[in-house]
Amino acid sequence: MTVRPPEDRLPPIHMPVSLHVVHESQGVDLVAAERAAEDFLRALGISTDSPNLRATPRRMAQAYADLFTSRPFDLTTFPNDEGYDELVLARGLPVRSVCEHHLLPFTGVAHIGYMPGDHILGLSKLARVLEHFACRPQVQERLTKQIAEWLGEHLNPKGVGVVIEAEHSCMTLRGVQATGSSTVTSSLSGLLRDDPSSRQEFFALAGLHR
Ligand SMILES: Nc1nc2c(ncn2[C@@H]2O[C@H](COP(=O)(O)OP(=O)(O)OP(=O)(O)O)[C@@H](O)[C@H]2O)c(=O)[nH]1
Ligand SMILES: [Zn+2]
Repeated sequence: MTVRPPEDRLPPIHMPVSLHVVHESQGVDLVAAERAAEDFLRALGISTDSPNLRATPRRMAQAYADLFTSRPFDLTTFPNDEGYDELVLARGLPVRSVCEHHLLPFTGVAHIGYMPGDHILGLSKLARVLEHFACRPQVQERLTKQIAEWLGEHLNPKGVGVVIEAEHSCMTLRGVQATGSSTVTSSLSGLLRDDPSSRQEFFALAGLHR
């Protein structure tokens, strides 16, 4: 699933604009996934003969299909008529993704902000961009960077900042079993990277003191 960005940068419009974000579904074959899940469980010595587990392969297939499917959305932007030139920040957005190494979930929060240029973005779109990139096998570093780069490309803002704090169940429930640990990643660009006071304001408003 990849976003096919619009050909051009945002047009100089004076009305709200909705650009449909295209999703290229790679096609989910639930029947094949269910069969594979049954084989997988059997290979692990788990029988699906009991009434309680009979539907488990189907549920597993559906659960992963859900985790790997994001909802299409329109990229709604508005002209920045008032010349708003301070930070816009969505704080504490829930993150739910799956690590690409073990296919185990990682969950946490994201803080996503930008300094507007000629356009402002419909606020909910910050959460939708996050969801779009989270619904695939991921590493946290790439997820963080993809969101920041997407906003930079599509909104042409004066700066972008993304911070994600997440707990990786492959690191807490198994393996090293570092219970209670979380991982923080960030991606900054433009003013939020280069101007110390903007950068500081971003981390302060996000509730992260640097
Ligand atoms: N950089 C990065 N690593 C991740 C992420 N999610 C999981 N990992 C790590 O991916 C690594 C995979 O390493 P491997 O040594 O191949 O796997 P493993 O033998 O299961 O490793 P252990 O978890 O140490 O038992 C582990 O260190 C995980 O903690 C992520 O988002 N970013
Ligand atoms: Zn992992």
